[in-house]
Amino acid sequence: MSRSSTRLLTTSIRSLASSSSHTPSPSLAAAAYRRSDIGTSRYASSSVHSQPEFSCVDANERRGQKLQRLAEQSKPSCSTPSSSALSSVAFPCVDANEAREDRLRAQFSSPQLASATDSESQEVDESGPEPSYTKVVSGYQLYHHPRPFKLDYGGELPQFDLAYETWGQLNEDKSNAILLHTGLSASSHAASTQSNPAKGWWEDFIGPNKTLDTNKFFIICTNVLGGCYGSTGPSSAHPLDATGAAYATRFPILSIFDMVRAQFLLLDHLGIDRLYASVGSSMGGMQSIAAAHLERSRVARLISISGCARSAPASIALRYAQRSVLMSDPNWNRGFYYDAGQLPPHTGMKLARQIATFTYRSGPEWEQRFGRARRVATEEEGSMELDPALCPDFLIETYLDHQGEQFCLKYDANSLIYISKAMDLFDMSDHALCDLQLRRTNAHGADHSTNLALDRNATPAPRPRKRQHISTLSSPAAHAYVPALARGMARLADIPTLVIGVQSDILFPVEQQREIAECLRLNGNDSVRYYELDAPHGHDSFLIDVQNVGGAIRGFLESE
Ligand SMILES: CC(=O)SCCNC(=O)CCNC(=O)[C@H](O)C(C)(C)COP(=O)(O)OP(=O)(O)OC[C@H]1O[C@@H](n2cnc3c(N)ncnc32)[C@H](O)[C@@H]1OP(=O)(O)O
Repeated sequence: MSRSSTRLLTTSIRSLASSSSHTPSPSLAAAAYRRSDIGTSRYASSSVHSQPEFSCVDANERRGQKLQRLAEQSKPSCSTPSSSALSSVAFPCVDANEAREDRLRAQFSSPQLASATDSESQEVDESGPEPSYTKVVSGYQLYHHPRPFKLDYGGELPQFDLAYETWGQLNEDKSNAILLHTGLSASSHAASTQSNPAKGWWEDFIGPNKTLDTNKFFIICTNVLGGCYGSTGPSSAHPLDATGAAYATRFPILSIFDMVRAQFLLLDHLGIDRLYASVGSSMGGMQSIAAAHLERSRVARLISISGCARSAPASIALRYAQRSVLMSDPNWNRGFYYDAGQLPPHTGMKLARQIATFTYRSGPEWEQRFGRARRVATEEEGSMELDPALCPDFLIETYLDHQGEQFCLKYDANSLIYISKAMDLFDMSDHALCDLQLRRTNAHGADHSTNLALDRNATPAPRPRKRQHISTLSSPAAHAYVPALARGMARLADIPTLVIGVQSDILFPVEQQREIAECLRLNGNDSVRYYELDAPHGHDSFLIDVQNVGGAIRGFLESE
């Protein structure tokens, strides 16, 4: 059966399901799914395996069918004359994408590959370039949590693994531990280790006499829950599925707080009661704040770099655009692309990464770096100046193309979807925390309610401020959110905090950094340091600017 006809069947079964009752039963949805592109699917039918609904995808499919019918009706009656004037220009970028699809199809047609364990796929990876997210997975330690883990939005993981790496030595009284939180797509591999000598994503910041000085501190970095570099995520085998199939989009919705709770279970396992510091950038900044909120007595210092206390609509929009292009790649297949013979949504991932890269860097940097320069001819193309092309042509285009190409098979698409959604949902406002607490209690009962919302008795009353507070916020809209955010962040009133923002960051703008500092100060926190960098690298400054970002962190860690 062709892909389009199976889609039609899927859609009609789904519409049958929705016409018979308001909410389609999970079993009908599952039946519909089994008839879709998966073919040899290993996904059994049971309520544990119910398929999520994707009304946005359904709508897109209906539009496709309508356009197909219109195209059929408007076909020209005579054939198109052949002439060189009518021939199309070359599209090497489209050819390259098709070649990748073919290469992957050949590689993924082997059932052994799809069912390979980590170590097996490691070997397979050596022989071919993709997918590399299995390849990066090495040299970490694993914390296994064998019991059910309840999640804020009502879901549950029957058990989970957390991949982590450490640097430096834990001192005798276990008081020198720093928990380093990652950005969206990073692994636990923040710096090279003996077991994995490859450079890590914060290589220049971790080591003897570096920002996180391993002569003094014991640094722990995890791959977040929901990730794909060793921790349990959508690409992990669903423990309740006897077929061994991956969770895919049967994975429950996560919150930033869920990720942090999992990290505290790891700290319990390591016997670390109190952190010297919780440090994070980007999504890691959110986690850093969440950690101090959930476990105030266990976090001695807090560092948030280019993070936020609540995701702004503009950031949600930028991540939504990425998820949308990703979910419209037919290979994504509603998240079920892990079976033998199926391809990951590499095209959607590439486009999503191009959008992401736009949000990670800055216009002023690109002006300096690329200007309006266009690519030069390769040797095969000859030495003449190239004509304008529709494929990547300007250097900024070839750069985005390269970034997308590098990333599209390095990271699991479903992890991107789930983790970016967790970022969107993050909100430290008191009413948002109350809502989340209520959801948790409704789903799991009072026994599993955690201290998300403020207990006024257990939260310190704001102290009178020593110095007069002068607001640094420039947008009136931001002021409107500050009271609720400040109330939500009341537990952080006693924690020495460093906030770093970058003026060229469009993803987590400085206004959001000022907001964090402002809320803490409004709560009477007199140990807030705020640095705003005038650096050109935008959001990625935390990965690049060792001198300024690293210098501020080091100064704070060693003086507070
Ligand atoms: C919300 C969150 O997830 S937070 C985290 C978000 N950020 C990321 O994930 C970004 C990840 N990026 C990295 O790790 C980068 O390597 C950084 C930021 C550490 C370093 O950046 P830079 O040193 O400026 O290098 P950058 O990645 O921009 O460019 C270098 C690469 O682009 C290539 N390149 C540069 N210019 C061009 C161009 N015009 N055309 C094509 N390729 C180009 C280089 O050849 C190089 O390729 P390589 O990586 O295959 O060797």
